[in-house]
Amino acid sequence: MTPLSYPLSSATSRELICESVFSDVQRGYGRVELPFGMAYVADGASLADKPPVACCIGAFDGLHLGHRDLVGSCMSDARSLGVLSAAVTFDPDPSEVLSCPSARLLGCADRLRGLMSLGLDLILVVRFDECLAATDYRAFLEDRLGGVVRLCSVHVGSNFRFGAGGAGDVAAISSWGEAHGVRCCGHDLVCSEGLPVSATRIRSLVASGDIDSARELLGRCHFVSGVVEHGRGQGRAFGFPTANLRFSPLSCVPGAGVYAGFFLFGGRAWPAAVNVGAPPSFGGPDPFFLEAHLVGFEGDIYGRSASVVFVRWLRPSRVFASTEELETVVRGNIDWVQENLGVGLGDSGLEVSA
Ligand SMILES: Cc1cc2nc3c(=O)[nH]c(=O)nc-3n(C[C@H](O)[C@H](O)[C@H](O)COP(=O)(O)O)c2cc1C
Ligand SMILES: Nc1ncnc2c1ncn2[C@@H]1O[C@H](COP(=O)(O)OP(=O)(O)OP(=O)(O)O)[C@@H](O)[C@H]1O
Repeated sequence: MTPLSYPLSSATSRELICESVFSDVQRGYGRVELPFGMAYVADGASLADKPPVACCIGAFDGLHLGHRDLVGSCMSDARSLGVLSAAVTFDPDPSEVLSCPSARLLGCADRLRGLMSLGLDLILVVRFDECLAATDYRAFLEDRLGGVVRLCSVHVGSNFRFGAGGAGDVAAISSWGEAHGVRCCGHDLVCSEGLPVSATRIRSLVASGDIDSARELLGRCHFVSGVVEHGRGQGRAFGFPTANLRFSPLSCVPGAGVYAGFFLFGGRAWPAAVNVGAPPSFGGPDPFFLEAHLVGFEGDIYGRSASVVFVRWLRPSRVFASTEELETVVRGNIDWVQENLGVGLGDSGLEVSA
C-alpha cells in the first residue's frame, strides 16, 4: 500500500472534499426556462433585454483543468468588456446522442454545480437532441443563443467543433464572428506530460484505477454520486457494515479494487474504505458495484443520496481463503483510512456545506 506523505488534517480533508464536490458555490442561481433548454442566472445578473455576454461553449464533462482554464479566460474577458460571463453546455451530453453512450465523469446536476462554483453569471444548458445535432453552427449562434443574449465573444478550445457535421470549428466561427461583430477566441489546449488534458483521457485513467493521475488532470479528486441501497447484509457480521451505492450505469466508476476516500451525505463527510466491483470471494465480477465502510458512522442511510470521493488506491480486490483473512485484511484497510484521512474529524463526520 503506497503510504500517503501526510495524514490529512481536517482542514486538508475539508479542502479535498469541497473542491471535489463543488460545495463552495458562492452565488445563488435562478432558473429560467428557454425555448431550447434552461438558463441558470446568478444573483445580480439578468437575462432581460438580451444582455451582452462573453461565452464559452462545450460539454465540460469533468470540469477538468483545461475546462477551468477556458472558463477563467472567458470570465476575465467578460470583466474587461464589462459584460456578463456565460457558459453554454448541453444536456444530455452530445456523445449520448451522437455516438454510443459512454461513461460520464459528472452527471448533469454535478456538472452544473461545478460551473456554478466557478462564479459564472449565466449557464445556458441547451437540450441536445437529433434536431440540435442537425442544426448549422451559424443558426445555433444567431437564432438560439442570439435569441436570448447578445454575443460579444466566443471562447472555445482550439480542437472544438460543433453544429451539423461538426462544421463549426475555430476558423468557421471566427469568420462568422468577423461578419457579426463577435470575437472568436480559440484557446491553446492545457496539456500535461505533452498531451492535451481531456475528459476522454481522464475517463480512461479512472477506469484503470489510476485515480492519482486522474486527480492531477481534474485538479480535484474524482467522485461518484448515487443512492444507498441494501446489500447482502454480511458486512455487519464481519465487523464492517457497508453502504452500497447504486449509481447510473453512465457513471465513470474506478476500476475494481479497494480505495481510501470520503463518503458524503446530508452535508457531512466520513472517511471511508471503499470496495469497487463485486467482492470476488462472493461472486463473479460486477463493475456496477460500489460499497463503502464509513469510519466512525453508525446508523441507517438506506435511500439517501450520497457521493464517494476517491482519494487513494489501496490494493486490488482479491479472493480470500477464509473469513478470518478477509476480516484481517479489510480491517487493515479501514485502520489505514482512519489514520490517514480521519484526523481531526471527530466522531460525527466533517460538516460540509451542502
Ligand atoms: C474496504 C473493503 C475492502 C474489501 N475487499 C474485498 C476483497 O478484496 N475481496 C472480497 O472478496 N471482498 C472484499 N470486500 C467485500 C466484503 O467481502 C463485503 O463487504 C462483504 O462481503 C459484505 O457484503 P454486503 O455488505 O453485501 O453484505 C471488501 C469490503 C470493504 C469494505
Ligand atoms: N485541455 C483543454 N484546454 C483548454 N480547453 C479545452 C481543453 N479540453 C477541452 N477544452 C475546451 O473546453 C470546451 C469543452 O470541451 P469538451 O467538453 O469537448 O472537453 P473534452 O475534455 O475535449 O471532452 P472529450 O474528451 O469528451 O471530447 C471546448 O471548447 C473545448 O475545446
